[in-house]
Amino acid sequence: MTDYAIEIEGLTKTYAAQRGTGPKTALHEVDLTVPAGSIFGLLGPNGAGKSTLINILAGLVRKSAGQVKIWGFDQDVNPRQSRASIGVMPQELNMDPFFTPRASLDTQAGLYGVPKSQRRTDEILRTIGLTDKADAYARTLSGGMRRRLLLGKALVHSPQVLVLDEPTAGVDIELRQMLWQNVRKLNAQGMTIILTTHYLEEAEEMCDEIAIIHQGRKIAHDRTDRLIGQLDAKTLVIQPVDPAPEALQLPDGVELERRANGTLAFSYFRNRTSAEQVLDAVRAAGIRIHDVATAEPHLEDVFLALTKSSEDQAA
Ligand SMILES: Nc1ncnc2c1ncn2[C@@H]1O[C@H](COP(=O)(O)OP(=O)(O)OP(=O)(O)O)[C@@H](O)[C@H]1O
Repeated sequence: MTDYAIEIEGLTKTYAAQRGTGPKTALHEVDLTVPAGSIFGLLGPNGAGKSTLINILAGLVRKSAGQVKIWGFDQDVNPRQSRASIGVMPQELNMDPFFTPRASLDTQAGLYGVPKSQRRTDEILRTIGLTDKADAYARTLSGGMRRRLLLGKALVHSPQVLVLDEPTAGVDIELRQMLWQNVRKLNAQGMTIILTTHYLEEAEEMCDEIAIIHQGRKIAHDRTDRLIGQLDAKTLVIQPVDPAPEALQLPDGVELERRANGTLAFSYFRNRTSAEQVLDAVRAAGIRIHDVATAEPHLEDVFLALTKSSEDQAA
């Protein structure tokens, strides 16, 4: 057992120049550790370098510099063991239309050198809910079933680390729930899960830790709750008894949004202003309070704040 499922140091990838474009550095000296047994989110805007990082982990793209260890195995020193420790569910749905799910899983297990006696084809078919489609041609499977088959293929060699690249992009709610149920179950059995997603709410709900990559650099990495706690922003929503007056004297740095339902949303930073000061200002304006609620920032706010400040620094 290792403390870290993944250890990355100084990882750099520069794609060679292509016709019309110069070389492109997609990852700049990224250091990253993923705790064993965690569900880990890798987030970033389009083109940030997430797929490049995942493809390097999967052994599909060659790094330009740096060190990558998977389950303690250095990719350069123990390529076979490091590859055997990881399973990747890719984004694309390409698959051989004349293969059945059973044949796909068997072939994949063969590619990983899993002996016939140790194959878990039926168990995996059950896990991904494709038992009754086991012998149907892949071309007759729905998009959702194909995705589940891709998950199954990533599991044939019982990897310690499972990587899911945008597993829920464009899938319906039912399939999304099924995928997350599977992910939680595999994680409860001890598998480390790394996922990329564009749905920040999903990352917030699923992930123990999150790293944010922007323009090829890691700009944040922390426990999900701490990452959200980093933002000091707070919103106090007040429902007045009577319609609020136009003029309101507010402490510096407090912003007021008048919402369509008549509520007043005051946004402020806790290190500058207290809730008491906001409430005092409300009472001073003669507003009688019917109800009060507070709202904490979401991952989306953190994400926007961090990617924006990293752009400002780069400018
Ligand atoms: N094979 C390649 N050759 C040249 N440049 C590439 C290649 N693959 C990716 N890039 C470039 O590297 C950068 C990072 O791309 P990457 O696909 O890793 O980002 P991403 O974070 O996965 O984005 P998305 O969320 O859109 O999938 C982009 O600028 C992309 O254009």
